[in-house]
Amino acid sequence: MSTLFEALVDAENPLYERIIDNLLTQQYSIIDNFFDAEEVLELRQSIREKHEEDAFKKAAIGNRLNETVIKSIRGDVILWIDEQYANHAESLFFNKINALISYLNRTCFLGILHKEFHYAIYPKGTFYKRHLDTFQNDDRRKLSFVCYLNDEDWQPENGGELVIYTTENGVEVEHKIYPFPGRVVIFESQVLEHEVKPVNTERLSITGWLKTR
Ligand SMILES: O=C(O)CCC(=O)C(=O)O
Ligand SMILES: [Fe+2]
Repeated sequence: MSTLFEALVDAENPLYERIIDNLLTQQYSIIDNFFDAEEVLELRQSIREKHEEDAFKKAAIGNRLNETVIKSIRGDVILWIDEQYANHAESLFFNKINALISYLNRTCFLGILHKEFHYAIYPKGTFYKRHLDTFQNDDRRKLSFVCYLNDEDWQPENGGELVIYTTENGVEVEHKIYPFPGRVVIFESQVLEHEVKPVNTERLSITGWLKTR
């Protein structure tokens, strides 16, 4: 007879199953309300507090051995989040991420062993030109993860859409994704090129990668 614990571990999670299905069929998944309004509010307060402390750095292109800030490619400022020193909001965030990772590892044998996440702020007028997340000579990045922390009343006119490029029947297709609060986008880091369109209003997010090895 299985224990309650085993029954819970074995249970299928419909949300995670949808993410897996999306990733298998289209290499990306959009999940609205992955974080609820209260969680987004707490995370938004956290990103704003840290920004006020002046903890953010201009984002660089390339890994830490090869850091060159190239404003013509990306204009956001970032702050890496250390899970060891997570505040309340960040702990909520990592609890959800860790639950997803363990589900993916258990059901898809993805072998995610590491993760890295940073806050990102795109000031008005900034963007991130089309790129692949593995250009930073880091082929351990398997899945890219973005979570938007914008205000509840975020409007499409604010710009800052994430555009993901796929190829369907040999034709390139653009998928325009608005950065609505609580929305999460997950996509295959090594496969899908994407960009952040110019923002007209400060744009807030957490971006991260689930990595192998
Ligand atoms: O914020 C987004 O929508 C995507 C950010 C991104 O592509 C990156 O940081 O590599
Ligand atoms: Fe990216």
